[in-house]
Amino acid sequence: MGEQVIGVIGGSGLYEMEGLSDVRSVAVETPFGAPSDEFITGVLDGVRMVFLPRHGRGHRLLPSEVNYRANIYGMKKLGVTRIISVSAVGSMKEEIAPGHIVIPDQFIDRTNATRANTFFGNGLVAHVQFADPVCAELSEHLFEAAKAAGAIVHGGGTYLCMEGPAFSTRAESNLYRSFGVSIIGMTNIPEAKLAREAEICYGVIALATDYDCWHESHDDVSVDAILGIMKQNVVMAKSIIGQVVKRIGADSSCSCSSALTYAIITDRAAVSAEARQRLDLIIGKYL
Ligand SMILES: CSC[C@H]1O[C@H](OP(=O)(O)O)[C@H](O)[C@@H]1O
Ligand SMILES: Nc1ncnc2[nH]cnc12
Repeated sequence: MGEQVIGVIGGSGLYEMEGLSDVRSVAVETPFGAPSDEFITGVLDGVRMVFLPRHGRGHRLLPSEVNYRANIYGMKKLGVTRIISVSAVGSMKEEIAPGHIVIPDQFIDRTNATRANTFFGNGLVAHVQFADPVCAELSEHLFEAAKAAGAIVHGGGTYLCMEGPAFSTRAESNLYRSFGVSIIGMTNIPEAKLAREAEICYGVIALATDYDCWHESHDDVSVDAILGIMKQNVVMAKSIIGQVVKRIGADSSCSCSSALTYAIITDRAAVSAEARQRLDLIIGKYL
Protein backbone atom coordinates (compact mmCIF):
# COMPACT_ATOMS: atom_id res chain seq x y z
CA MET A 1 0.00 0.00 0.00
CA GLY A 2 1.26 3.54 -0.75
CA GLU A 3 0.40 6.58 1.30
CA GLN A 4 -2.82 6.19 3.22
CA VAL A 5 -5.39 8.95 3.01
CA ILE A 6 -8.41 8.76 5.30
CA GLY A 7 -11.72 10.10 4.06
CA VAL A 8 -14.49 11.00 6.48
CA ILE A 9 -18.08 11.38 5.29
CA GLY A 10 -19.94 13.32 7.94
CA GLY A 11 -23.63 12.57 8.33
CA SER A 12 -26.44 14.36 10.16
CA GLY A 13 -24.91 16.66 12.76
CA LEU A 14 -21.29 16.38 11.54
CA TYR A 15 -20.62 19.13 9.02
CA GLU A 16 -17.04 20.17 9.90
CA MET A 17 -13.81 18.53 11.02
CA GLU A 18 -11.67 20.36 13.52
CA GLY A 19 -8.03 19.90 14.45
CA LEU A 20 -6.65 19.63 10.90
CA SER A 21 -3.53 21.47 9.83
CA ASP A 22 -2.80 22.67 6.30
CA VAL A 23 -6.55 22.97 5.64
CA ARG A 24 -7.83 23.53 2.11
CA SER A 25 -11.29 23.56 0.57
CA VAL A 26 -11.28 21.73 -2.77
CA ALA A 27 -14.00 21.73 -5.43
CA VAL A 28 -13.86 18.44 -7.37
CA GLU A 29 -15.36 17.86 -10.82
CA THR A 30 -16.50 14.36 -11.68
CA PRO A 31 -18.01 12.60 -14.71
CA PHE A 32 -21.02 11.89 -12.48
CA GLY A 33 -21.95 15.45 -11.56
CA ALA A 34 -21.36 17.54 -8.46
CA PRO A 35 -20.47 16.16 -5.01
CA SER A 36 -22.45 17.26 -1.94
CA ASP A 37 -20.06 20.15 -1.28
CA GLU A 38 -16.41 21.14 -1.47
CA PHE A 39 -14.04 18.63 0.14
CA ILE A 40 -11.91 19.76 3.07
CA THR A 41 -8.38 18.39 2.98
CA GLY A 42 -5.82 18.61 5.76
CA VAL A 43 -3.48 16.67 8.02
CA LEU A 44 -4.28 15.08 11.40
CA ASP A 45 -1.46 13.53 13.45
CA GLY A 46 0.65 13.26 10.30
CA VAL A 47 -2.11 11.51 8.30
CA ARG A 48 -3.68 13.10 5.23
CA MET A 49 -7.45 13.54 5.70
CA VAL A 50 -10.31 14.39 3.37
CA PHE A 51 -13.68 15.44 4.81
CA LEU A 52 -17.07 15.79 3.11
CA PRO A 53 -20.43 16.57 4.73
CA ARG A 54 -22.79 14.02 3.15
CA HIS A 55 -25.84 16.27 3.04
CA GLY A 56 -23.83 19.42 2.20
CA ARG A 57 -23.10 22.30 4.56
CA GLY A 58 -26.37 23.49 6.02
CA HIS A 59 -27.85 19.97 5.46
CA ARG A 60 -29.45 20.79 2.09
CA LEU A 61 -29.72 17.31 0.52
CA LEU A 62 -32.21 14.52 1.22
CA PRO A 63 -30.74 11.01 1.58
CA SER A 64 -32.12 10.27 -1.93
CA GLU A 65 -30.73 13.53 -3.37
CA VAL A 66 -27.13 12.94 -2.27
CA ASN A 67 -24.94 12.30 -5.33
CA TYR A 68 -23.17 9.29 -3.83
CA ARG A 69 -21.29 8.56 -7.07
CA ALA A 70 -19.78 12.02 -7.23
CA ASN A 71 -18.91 11.89 -3.52
CA ILE A 72 -17.05 8.57 -3.74
CA TYR A 73 -15.46 9.48 -7.08
CA GLY A 74 -14.23 12.73 -5.49
CA MET A 75 -12.72 10.78 -2.60
CA LYS A 76 -10.94 8.50 -5.07
CA LYS A 77 -9.67 11.47 -7.07
CA LEU A 78 -8.21 12.98 -3.90
CA GLY A 79 -6.33 9.74 -3.21
CA VAL A 80 -8.49 8.42 -0.36
CA THR A 81 -7.72 4.80 0.55
CA ARG A 82 -10.09 4.32 3.50
CA ILE A 83 -13.48 5.94 4.10
CA ILE A 84 -15.02 6.32 7.53
CA SER A 85 -18.75 7.01 7.34
CA VAL A 86 -20.24 8.78 10.36
CA SER A 87 -23.98 8.20 10.47
CA ALA A 88 -26.94 8.89 12.72
CA VAL A 89 -29.08 5.77 13.11
CA GLY A 90 -32.16 4.54 14.92
CA SER A 91 -31.71 1.60 17.28
CA MET A 92 -33.71 -1.54 16.56
CA LYS A 93 -32.56 -3.42 19.65
CA GLU A 94 -33.19 -2.75 23.34
CA GLU A 95 -29.50 -3.13 24.24
CA ILE A 96 -28.41 -0.41 21.80
CA ALA A 97 -29.43 2.71 23.69
CA PRO A 98 -29.40 6.25 22.30
CA GLY A 99 -25.83 7.53 22.78
CA HIS A 100 -24.26 4.14 22.03
CA ILE A 101 -22.03 3.49 19.02
CA VAL A 102 -22.40 0.57 16.58
CA ILE A 103 -19.79 -0.59 14.07
CA PRO A 104 -22.06 -2.50 11.63
CA ASP A 105 -20.80 -5.38 9.51
CA GLN A 106 -23.87 -6.05 7.33
CA PHE A 107 -26.54 -4.13 5.42
CA ILE A 108 -30.05 -4.74 4.17
CA ASP A 109 -31.10 -2.53 1.27
CA ARG A 110 -34.66 -1.22 1.47
CA THR A 111 -34.10 1.79 -0.81
CA ASN A 112 -36.29 2.12 -3.92
CA ALA A 113 -33.58 1.67 -6.56
CA THR A 114 -33.83 5.35 -7.48
CA ARG A 115 -30.29 6.08 -6.30
CA ALA A 116 -27.35 5.59 -8.63
CA ASN A 117 -25.27 3.06 -6.72
CA THR A 118 -22.79 1.87 -9.36
CA PHE A 119 -20.11 3.50 -11.51
CA PHE A 120 -20.70 0.85 -14.18
CA GLY A 121 -23.17 0.64 -17.07
CA ASN A 122 -23.21 2.49 -20.40
CA GLY A 123 -20.74 0.17 -22.07
CA LEU A 124 -18.88 -1.47 -19.20
CA VAL A 125 -20.29 -4.19 -16.97
CA ALA A 126 -18.71 -5.28 -13.68
CA HIS A 127 -20.03 -7.12 -10.64
CA VAL A 128 -18.09 -6.72 -7.39
CA GLN A 129 -18.39 -9.10 -4.44
CA PHE A 130 -20.48 -7.60 -1.66
CA ALA A 131 -21.08 -10.51 0.73
CA ASP A 132 -19.04 -8.65 3.36
CA PRO A 133 -19.95 -5.05 2.58
CA VAL A 134 -17.59 -3.27 4.98
CA CYS A 135 -13.83 -3.58 5.39
CA ALA A 136 -13.35 -5.94 8.36
CA GLU A 137 -9.92 -4.54 9.12
CA LEU A 138 -11.01 -0.90 9.15
CA SER A 139 -14.09 -1.85 11.21
CA GLU A 140 -11.85 -3.54 13.80
CA HIS A 141 -9.79 -0.35 14.03
CA LEU A 142 -13.01 1.66 14.48
CA PHE A 143 -14.19 -0.69 17.23
CA GLU A 144 -10.91 -0.48 19.15
CA ALA A 145 -10.76 3.28 18.66
CA ALA A 146 -14.32 3.67 19.97
CA LYS A 147 -13.42 1.68 23.09
CA ALA A 148 -10.28 3.79 23.59
CA ALA A 149 -12.39 6.95 23.26
CA GLY A 150 -14.62 5.70 26.11
CA ALA A 151 -17.73 4.95 24.02
CA ILE A 152 -20.22 2.18 24.71
CA VAL A 153 -19.68 0.36 21.45
CA HIS A 154 -21.35 -2.65 19.82
CA GLY A 155 -19.13 -4.51 17.34
CA GLY A 156 -21.07 -5.89 14.37
CA GLY A 157 -24.74 -5.69 13.49
CA THR A 158 -26.94 -5.12 10.49
CA TYR A 159 -27.77 -1.60 9.24
CA LEU A 160 -31.08 -1.48 7.37
CA CYS A 161 -30.99 1.29 4.76
CA MET A 162 -34.48 2.70 4.10
CA GLU A 163 -35.39 5.29 1.47
CA GLY A 164 -36.92 8.02 3.65
CA PRO A 165 -37.15 10.89 4.04
CA ALA A 166 -40.16 10.08 6.27
CA PHE A 167 -39.26 7.79 9.15
CA SER A 168 -40.73 4.26 9.23
CA THR A 169 -44.27 3.37 10.14
CA ARG A 170 -44.63 1.35 13.34
CA ALA A 171 -45.53 -1.73 11.27
CA GLU A 172 -42.36 -1.32 9.18
CA SER A 173 -40.25 -0.77 12.29
CA ASN A 174 -41.59 -4.00 13.80
CA LEU A 175 -41.10 -5.84 10.50
CA TYR A 176 -37.44 -4.75 10.36
CA ARG A 177 -36.99 -5.83 13.96
CA SER A 178 -38.27 -9.27 12.96
CA PHE A 179 -35.44 -9.33 10.36
CA GLY A 180 -33.03 -9.12 13.30
CA VAL A 181 -31.45 -5.83 12.23
CA SER A 182 -29.56 -3.73 14.79
CA ILE A 183 -29.90 -0.21 13.38
CA ILE A 184 -31.73 1.80 10.74
CA GLY A 185 -30.62 4.72 8.58
CA MET A 186 -31.09 6.16 5.10
CA THR A 187 -27.65 6.60 3.54
CA ASN A 188 -25.01 3.90 3.87
CA ILE A 189 -25.89 1.35 1.17
CA PRO A 190 -25.00 3.35 -1.96
CA GLU A 191 -21.79 4.57 -0.35
CA ALA A 192 -20.66 1.08 0.64
CA LYS A 193 -21.31 -0.30 -2.88
CA LEU A 194 -19.55 2.57 -4.60
CA ALA A 195 -16.59 2.47 -2.22
CA ARG A 196 -16.17 -1.25 -3.01
CA GLU A 197 -16.27 -0.50 -6.76
CA ALA A 198 -13.74 2.28 -6.23
CA GLU A 199 -11.55 -0.19 -4.28
CA ILE A 200 -11.63 1.99 -1.16
CA CYS A 201 -12.00 0.44 2.32
CA TYR A 202 -15.32 1.48 3.90
CA GLY A 203 -16.28 1.35 7.58
CA VAL A 204 -19.07 2.95 9.60
CA ILE A 205 -19.29 4.70 12.94
CA ALA A 206 -23.04 4.56 13.55
CA LEU A 207 -24.29 6.86 16.29
CA ALA A 208 -27.54 5.59 17.80
CA THR A 209 -29.81 8.58 18.31
CA ASP A 210 -33.24 7.04 19.02
CA TYR A 211 -35.33 3.86 19.26
CA ASP A 212 -37.13 4.60 15.98
CA CYS A 213 -40.86 4.09 16.78
CA TRP A 214 -41.05 0.47 17.98
CA HIS A 215 -40.15 1.06 21.63
CA GLU A 216 -43.21 1.37 23.82
CA SER A 217 -41.59 3.40 26.60
CA HIS A 218 -39.71 5.87 24.37
CA ASP A 219 -41.07 8.72 22.23
CA ASP A 220 -41.29 8.13 18.49
CA VAL A 221 -38.21 9.33 16.61
CA SER A 222 -38.10 13.03 15.69
CA VAL A 223 -35.44 15.29 14.15
CA ASP A 224 -35.44 17.32 17.35
CA ALA A 225 -34.57 14.31 19.51
CA ILE A 226 -31.95 13.13 17.00
CA LEU A 227 -30.16 16.48 16.95
CA GLY A 228 -30.20 16.64 20.76
CA ILE A 229 -28.37 13.31 21.06
CA MET A 230 -26.14 14.12 18.08
CA LYS A 231 -24.64 17.12 19.89
CA GLN A 232 -23.02 14.71 22.38
CA ASN A 233 -22.41 11.98 19.81
CA VAL A 234 -20.55 14.23 17.41
CA VAL A 235 -17.96 15.01 20.09
CA MET A 236 -17.54 11.24 20.56
CA ALA A 237 -17.31 10.63 16.79
CA LYS A 238 -14.50 13.19 16.50
CA SER A 239 -12.68 11.61 19.40
CA ILE A 240 -13.00 8.15 17.77
CA ILE A 241 -11.61 9.50 14.49
CA GLY A 242 -8.68 10.99 16.43
CA GLN A 243 -8.01 7.57 17.98
CA VAL A 244 -8.27 5.76 14.63
CA VAL A 245 -5.78 8.08 13.00
CA LYS A 246 -3.30 7.43 15.82
CA ARG A 247 -3.65 3.64 15.54
CA ILE A 248 -4.09 2.84 11.89
CA GLY A 249 -0.97 2.18 9.84
CA ALA A 250 -0.53 2.51 6.09
CA ASP A 251 -0.38 -1.28 5.63
CA SER A 252 -3.48 -3.37 5.31
CA SER A 253 -4.14 -7.03 4.59
CA CYS A 254 -7.70 -6.64 3.31
CA SER A 255 -8.68 -7.17 -0.32
CA CYS A 256 -10.60 -3.90 -0.78
CA SER A 257 -7.93 -2.37 -2.99
CA SER A 258 -8.21 -5.24 -5.50
CA ALA A 259 -12.01 -5.66 -5.50
CA LEU A 260 -12.26 -5.28 -9.29
CA THR A 261 -9.67 -7.93 -10.17
CA TYR A 262 -12.28 -10.51 -11.28
CA ALA A 263 -15.30 -8.21 -11.50
CA ILE A 264 -15.17 -6.89 -15.07
CA ILE A 265 -17.08 -9.08 -17.54
CA THR A 266 -17.16 -6.85 -20.61
CA ASP A 267 -14.77 -7.92 -23.36
CA ARG A 268 -11.95 -5.36 -23.18
CA ALA A 269 -12.12 -5.02 -26.98
CA ALA A 270 -15.77 -3.97 -26.69
CA VAL A 271 -15.16 -1.08 -24.28
CA SER A 272 -15.69 2.24 -26.07
CA ALA A 273 -13.19 5.06 -25.88
CA GLU A 274 -15.84 7.13 -24.10
CA ALA A 275 -16.38 4.46 -21.39
CA ARG A 276 -12.63 4.07 -20.94
CA GLN A 277 -12.29 7.78 -20.40
CA ARG A 278 -15.29 8.09 -18.06
CA LEU A 279 -14.14 5.17 -15.91
CA ASP A 280 -10.40 5.61 -16.19
CA LEU A 281 -9.93 6.55 -12.52
CA ILE A 282 -11.95 3.51 -11.41
CA ILE A 283 -10.83 0.78 -13.82
CA GLY A 284 -7.94 2.20 -15.85
CA LYS A 285 -5.42 -0.20 -14.32
CA TYR A 286 -7.48 -3.22 -15.48
CA LEU A 287 -7.90 -2.23 -19.15
C1 LIG B 1 -31.67 13.80 10.63
S1 LIG B 1 -32.44 12.31 10.89
C2 LIG B 1 -32.41 11.28 9.45
C3 LIG B 1 -31.15 11.34 8.66
O1 LIG B 1 -30.05 11.08 9.56
C4 LIG B 1 -29.27 10.04 9.01
O2 LIG B 1 -28.35 10.67 8.13
P1 LIG B 1 -26.82 10.25 8.00
O3 LIG B 1 -26.80 8.78 7.67
O4 LIG B 1 -26.28 11.08 6.90
O5 LIG B 1 -26.18 10.55 9.34
C5 LIG B 1 -30.29 9.19 8.28
O6 LIG B 1 -29.67 8.30 7.36
C6 LIG B 1 -31.14 10.22 7.62
O7 LIG B 1 -30.55 10.69 6.43
N1 LIG C 1 -35.05 6.10 13.33
C1 LIG C 1 -34.35 6.41 12.26
N2 LIG C 1 -34.73 5.97 11.03
C2 LIG C 1 -33.99 6.28 9.94
N3 LIG C 1 -32.91 7.03 9.96
C3 LIG C 1 -32.50 7.50 11.13
N4 LIG C 1 -31.45 8.26 11.47
C4 LIG C 1 -31.48 8.46 12.80
N5 LIG C 1 -32.56 7.83 13.35
C5 LIG C 1 -33.20 7.22 12.33
